[in-house]
Amino acid sequence: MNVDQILADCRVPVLGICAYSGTGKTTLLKKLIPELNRRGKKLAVIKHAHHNFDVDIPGKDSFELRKAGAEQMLVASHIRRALMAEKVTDGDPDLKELLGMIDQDRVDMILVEGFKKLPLPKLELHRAEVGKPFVFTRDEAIRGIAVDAATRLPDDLALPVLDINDVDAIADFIERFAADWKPVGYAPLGSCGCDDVERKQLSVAQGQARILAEVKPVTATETTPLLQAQNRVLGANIASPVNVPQHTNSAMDGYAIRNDGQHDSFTVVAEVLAGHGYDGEVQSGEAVKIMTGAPLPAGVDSVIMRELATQEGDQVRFEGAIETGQNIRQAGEDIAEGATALTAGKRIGPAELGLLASLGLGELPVYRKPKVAVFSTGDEVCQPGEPLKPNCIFDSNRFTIQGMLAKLGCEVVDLGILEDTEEAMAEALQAASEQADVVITSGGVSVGDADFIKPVMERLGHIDFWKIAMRPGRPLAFGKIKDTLLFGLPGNPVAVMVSFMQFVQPALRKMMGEPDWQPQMMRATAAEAMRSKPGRTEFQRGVMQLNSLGQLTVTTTGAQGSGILSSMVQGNCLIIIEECQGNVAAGESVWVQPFADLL
Ligand SMILES: Nc1nc2c(c(=O)[nH]1)N[C@H]1C(S)=C(S)[C@@H](COP(=O)(O)OP(=O)(O)OC[C@H]3O[C@@H](n4cnc5c(N)ncnc54)[C@H](O)[C@@H]3O)O[C@H]1N2
Ligand code: MOO
Repeated sequence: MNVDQILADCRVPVLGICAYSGTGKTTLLKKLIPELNRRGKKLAVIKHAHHNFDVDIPGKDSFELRKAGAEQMLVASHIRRALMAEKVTDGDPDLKELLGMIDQDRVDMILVEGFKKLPLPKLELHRAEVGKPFVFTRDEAIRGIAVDAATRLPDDLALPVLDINDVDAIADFIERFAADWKPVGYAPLGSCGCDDVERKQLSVAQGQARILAEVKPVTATETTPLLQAQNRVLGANIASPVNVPQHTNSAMDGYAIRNDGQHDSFTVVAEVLAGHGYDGEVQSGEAVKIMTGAPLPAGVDSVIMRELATQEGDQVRFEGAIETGQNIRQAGEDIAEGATALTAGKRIGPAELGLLASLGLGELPVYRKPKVAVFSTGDEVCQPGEPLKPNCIFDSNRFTIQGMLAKLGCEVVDLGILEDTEEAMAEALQAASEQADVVITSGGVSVGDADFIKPVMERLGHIDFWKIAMRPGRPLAFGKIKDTLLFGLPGNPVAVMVSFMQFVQPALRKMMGEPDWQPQMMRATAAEAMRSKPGRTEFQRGVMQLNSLGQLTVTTTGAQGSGILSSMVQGNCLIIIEECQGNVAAGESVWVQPFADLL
């Protein structure tokens, strides 16, 4: 696990303190912690112990109950609580898990003692008399070193050097470290970096980055009537031509008054319905009966809801205190005239449609839809609706791909199933690349013999055949014929959909003008054990739901073969098991990517 993965869930700075035993680490920490407390920093400390330690005292109830077999013993008073949990691990305890046990809402930083081998940012402590080598010479994560007077350091040392006896200076260093610290962004699709060089595979994130680097957003826009702009991408910033709401108006059915504290009873002088106004100016002691949404007459500053009013004849009285300004919606409080209501690149959904309608706009500039050509290959692939030939299968990939393209709002050109000959492929690919912005095919990108698609792609354009460290979806072809992007997705039906979600979707969204689009991802608790090989990102199909405790949990849909398309139907999300994560035990957390974006 690399350091970013260890620190991925940390919301407060984490600094290691490393030293050989005898350096006086604890002595220093005993002075440093009160100094940092004095400076307003609340600390958590994690200490690595090498032996079978105990924190409880024989004879105490908690000790006896734990010894009697309680897996977890939580002892708590109104002052302090301590959880003692039995957990035997093969090697060192897992620092990521330990960090997760700290209540990060209650501390400003975490100091970690021990875990010397982890590439965690650290402060090294060194005393010459201990007679041990420096750590910084072999650990690039050392951020500073505190030494005694007898220590000789190299002249050209590029690290901050502190006096190990100067607690103030060390506290300053730690405060600076904390001030400069930034949380690690989450990168569930990144590489764990274990064996990048040997494996000759790309991580999902590397594949995505290479693809995105080749994508040019469309710039041409067209004007479309408002309702037809649904699921299109806005082609220009929209400045509001009006205030929304246009008029300062009442938020309640009730009475509008001037709240000057002069009167207990008010004379009702008029009634204003929504869509109407009151031309006069309301005077002190007067009230206007008003409906929700009706423009506020001149002279009033507060509205009292009808339920608190008692009207007898033309006199009205109110229960309770009146706060000046209550129940009034100010003109322009949602969107002020001239303000940017929506920016170019926004995908228009029902809320955006409503908002644009509230500005009074009848038509909109939107980016041109990208044109995407789709075909299937393979002699075994048959058109649904026609008789199935012996030893063949029906083409499902062209339908999942077109379905996802339609959801994204692309213009689709269906080229059908191509005959598996070199000429047919070449002709179709050439023609497709001339009319489309993107060509997507499925199948034939692995190492099989009967595929002409590879040599044809290589002849007509520039194509790379990648192996992505993921499952499903390992083989992926990506390239260009002139300016047209070409995606060769793997043939297996689930692999097609997963590769589309991870690689084609971000590319198309960038092309459509949605800048910096990011998929929705959430953390969920695995409700069952899940298998995955470290070194590749595993995308399992999952069903996420809230359990009775309100936690987001996820189970797999069962068999995970990359031909089992029903898993995509049963699931509502992809479960992402990160490259380094390996097998997941029930109760551990995983990332989930809901299908909602696309499926
Ligand atoms: N020796 C190796 N064999 C395979 C490897 C490998 O690395 N070495 N990778 C496996 C993986 S992973 C995948 S995924 C597939 C991808 O292979 P291709 O992209 O070459 O796809 P095909 O061999 O043409 O087909 C695979 C599978 O998908 C079915 N298929 C193809 N098109 C459609 C379609 N339009 N609709 C429905 N199903 C389709 C096809 O019948 C095959 O069953 O390769 C593995 N093998
Ligand atoms: O891409 Mo393949 O689907 O991993 O079997």
